[in-house]
Amino acid sequence: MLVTGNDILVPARAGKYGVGAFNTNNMEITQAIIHTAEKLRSPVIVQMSEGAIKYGGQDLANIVIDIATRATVPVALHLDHGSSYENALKAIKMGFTSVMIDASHHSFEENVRETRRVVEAAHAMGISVESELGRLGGIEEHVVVDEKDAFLTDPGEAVQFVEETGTDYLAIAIGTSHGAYKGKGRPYIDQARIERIGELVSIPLVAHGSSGVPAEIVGRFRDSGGEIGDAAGIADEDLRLACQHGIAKVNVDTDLRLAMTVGVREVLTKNPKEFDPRKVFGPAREVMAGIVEHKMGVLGSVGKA
Ligand SMILES: O=C(COP(=O)(O)O)N(O)CCCOP(=O)(O)O
Ligand SMILES: [Zn+2]
Repeated sequence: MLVTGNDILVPARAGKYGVGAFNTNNMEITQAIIHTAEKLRSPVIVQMSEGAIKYGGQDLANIVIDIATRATVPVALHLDHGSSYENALKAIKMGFTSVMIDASHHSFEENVRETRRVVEAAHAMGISVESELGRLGGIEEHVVVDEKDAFLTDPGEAVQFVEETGTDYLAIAIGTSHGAYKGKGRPYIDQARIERIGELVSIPLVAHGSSGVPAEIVGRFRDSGGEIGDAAGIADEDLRLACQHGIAKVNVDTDLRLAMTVGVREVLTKNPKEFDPRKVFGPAREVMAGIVEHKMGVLGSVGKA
């Protein structure tokens, strides 16, 4: 059933488990996410960035809304990295049940002002809101932050920000970053900072940049002709621990991108004569479903629906 982000994340924070917030850009990704959630009896958040909305528009949103509405587990449709009040309201008009206003690149005061505007408007329509304090590194289309500007979330500021904005959940900068290159070896995640913020702030916390970039998928990506550098993601154990300390929404996009591309590449390299899209995107959907299943197991949301 289609629900708000709060309907999913408030119980997750209280139950000390995480819920995957998986980005979608087409039907197969959406099916892999929601059908796996139903199989595992897990709540789930399907999210579309502004880039995804530009790519798939209301057509894609309607596919998500239709599958989510018919789903037998709670599903929220979330606007990821909304860049303005106007875009947040547009997403709500499109049928989104949760929106992010990402004003983290502005001053603290401006971020509070912009976030509070969205909270007031969204709450008047029964929609829940994510905001961000602190800045991630990493590069994703439309979400590019120069490493040197990346800064981590101050626990005291987080308390003040939540009080002054009324945000429902808060994305915090904890050392993770978007994309496949999160650092050398075992990428850094500031567990002490998460724990401190979790002690002071009772609303659900959000971890962006949480893909694990699993070595198995990276190996298959290379073996099927893909080119990727020294890729590394967040360790499963680090995510488990983060969810014990207040992280309730866990953003995953890169892992699904890699999984889909591996599925497509493997079919096309093994069967050069293949041109039936169902035989190309069907296996890709299966590889993505495996990623979703693994993540839900790591976060502890299996059986929570
Ligand atoms: O936190 C994440 C993804 O983290 P990940 O890269 O570790 O999967 N996100 O919010 C996904 C951002 C995707 O933006 P775009 O569609 O513009 O490229
Ligand atoms: Zn993000």
